[in-house]
Order: sequence, then C-alpha cells, then structure tokens
Amino acid sequence: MFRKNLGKFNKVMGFQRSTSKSQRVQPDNDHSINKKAPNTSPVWTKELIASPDANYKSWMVKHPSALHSFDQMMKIAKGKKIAIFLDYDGTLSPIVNDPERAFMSNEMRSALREVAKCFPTAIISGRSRDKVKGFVQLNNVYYAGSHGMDIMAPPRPVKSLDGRNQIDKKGNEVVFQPAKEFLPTIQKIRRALEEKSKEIKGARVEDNRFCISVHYRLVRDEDYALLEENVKSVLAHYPEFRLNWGKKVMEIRPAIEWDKGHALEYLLDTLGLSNSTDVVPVYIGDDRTDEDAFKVIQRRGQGYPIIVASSPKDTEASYSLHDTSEVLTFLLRLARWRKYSSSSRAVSQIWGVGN
Ligand SMILES: O=P(O)(O)OC[C@H]1O[C@H](O[C@H]2O[C@H](CO)[C@@H](O)[C@H](O)[C@H]2O)[C@H](O)[C@@H](O)[C@@H]1O
Repeated sequence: MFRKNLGKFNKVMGFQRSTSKSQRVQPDNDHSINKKAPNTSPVWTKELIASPDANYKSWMVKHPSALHSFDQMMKIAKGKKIAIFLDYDGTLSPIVNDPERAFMSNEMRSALREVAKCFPTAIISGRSRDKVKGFVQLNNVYYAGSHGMDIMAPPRPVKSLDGRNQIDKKGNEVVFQPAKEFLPTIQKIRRALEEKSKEIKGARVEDNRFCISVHYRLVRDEDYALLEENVKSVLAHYPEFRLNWGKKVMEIRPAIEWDKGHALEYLLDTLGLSNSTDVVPVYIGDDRTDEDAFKVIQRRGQGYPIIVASSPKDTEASYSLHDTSEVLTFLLRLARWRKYSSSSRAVSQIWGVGN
C-alpha cells in the first residue's frame, strides 16, 4: 500500500543536475591528522588579508548561497523528483557543548515536517538512529543512524550487500544494518574508551550504536594529545575498526565500505529513485562525513550538495548555507515552493503518512 502510494508520489515530483565540482579550501577541525591539504587557495589581495569575511566571500564564489541560488535551482528541478537528505548536528541543530542537549528548535521541526509532506525526506546522522529520532520526533521522515550503518527505510525489496543485510520487518519499514556483526566488539571498545578517557577532564564517550564518539570539545588543549594517544592505543587492538575526526570529536567505526554516501544511494534505491534520470537529491550537511554523500551526488551528475559552513572549507558541495538558521529558511522556502509550484496533492495524502 505504502509502496503503491510512493509510486503515485513519484509520478508527481521532479528535478536537476548540480553545478561544477567544488574547489577545495580549508579543512575544519583543529586536531585532525587525516585532513586533506588545500589544493587551491583564494587570490590573496590586500583586502582579503585584511578581512576574514573577504576570504569567505571569495570561497562563496565557488559555493554560492543556496538561498541566493534558490530560484535558479528550483527552475531546473521543476518537473523532476526531489528527495531531501539532511545531516543532524550542525545542520538541523546548532553545535553546542553538550551533545545530549543538541535540541532542534520547534520552528525547525515544523519546517522539516512541511518539507517531508512534500518530498521524501531522510536524516542521515552520525548519532544512533534512536537518538536522532528522539531529537527530531517526526514520523514522516526516514532515519539513518551511525553514519548510515543503521537505516530505517521504506518497504521495498532490498538489494543484498554481500549477503550482509538483515531484513527485520517492523511495521511497514525495513531495517538495514550492514555492520550488525560488529555490535559485541563495539561495546568492548566503548568500555575501553570510557576507561581510558575518564581521567581526562572534559572528555566524553558517546555510544552511537554502530560507532562510538569520543568528544573533546571541553578538553583542555594541553590534554588533547593524551586523549588521542589513549584512543589510538585502544584501537590498536581492533584493526577492523577505523578512526575519523569530526567537529571536536573522534569517531570510531567498523572499517567497512559503508558511509553516508552509500546510505544516500541505498535510500534512493529503496525509494525507487536510483535509476531515474530525473531525480534531484538535495543533501545538506556540515561535517566531513557528509562529504561522502556530496561526492555521490557529484558522481551522479544530478542533485544539489549543500554545505553548512560559516568559514571556507575544503568541500565537494556545490552550494552553501551559512548556518542552521539559513537551513531553516531554505527548508521553509522549499516547502512553500512545492506548495505553490504544483497543484498536485501533498505527499502526505499520496503516501498516507504524516505526523
Ligand atoms: O552526522 P552528524 O549528525 O552531524 O553527527 C556527527 C556528530 O555529531 C555530534 O557531535 C557534534 O555535535 C555536538 C552537539 O552540538 C557537539 O557537542 C560535538 O562537538 C560535535 O562533534 C554527536 O554528538 C556525535 O556523536 C556525532 O558523531
């Protein structure tokens, strides 16, 4: 039933292709050792050196504002099938010191609800799926937690990935967890990391189910090296895991070929949109792991990868939004555009979903 409705929905939607590949500028995090070197730099005029703002403006020439470009983007997307993908932290909620208090505003929730009534919408987060769902509290969006390693997807025959997918029917939806076999080891690693970080003031370990975060936002600069050393000493016993850096966070996860980009492709597939030439995936994210999804959109040659950044960054995104308040404005415009650009019924009526 849901699938049939989804098919109807697909018939009434529409889209486009992204613009040029982005130019690389600066990585974002302080302590990361796996950061890429910038391969281009802005032209260093006197004005640029005098003003950090000028640096950002120069970067925005390559990554124009998705708000300023909105009309042009939607003109191209009109008549095509739009699907919306969003990161959570730093995109739907502002970055705060306490990861347990990264709440989404009611305004953002209501904008997201409206967007999800118009387009298939998914949140792909580094958090555990339950945690992000708890923050978002909407039933008309799909959730992918643990950087896409825990997906609650629409009902559809699921392509097997090396036979590693488990299909656990719950209601109408399908759970996809390509790293399930690592769960017992992840718990061992979590305990070891908690032990190793407890003497470092401000360090915090977060269990994201299929990955673990070690936060250092509140760790003194002089203590960071010890924390990193401790984390690496734990991981030395687990070669099947890898370490990445996000925004003041070290993320430990199974070293499988699966990331937010794969999750995006998987969701497009389960939505029945992977082979269409008229699909426009819009992905909005702010962190390094979102780059994998940006790359997928660039490779597909259609869609809009949008980075949330208030300073120049090395990115594959074609467009930018300055902060979460601009994300809110973008989502509101998107929902409004959809409502006024088509006389078709809202997706909630077509799918029979809503919140
Ligand atoms: O993919 P995301 O949804 O962006 O998740 C990435 C990490 O986000 C969270 O940490 C970040 O946000 C926190 C709250 O604002 C902030 O305190 C922290 O410094 C940031 O790195 C989340 O807590 C992590 O587990 C995710 O890996």
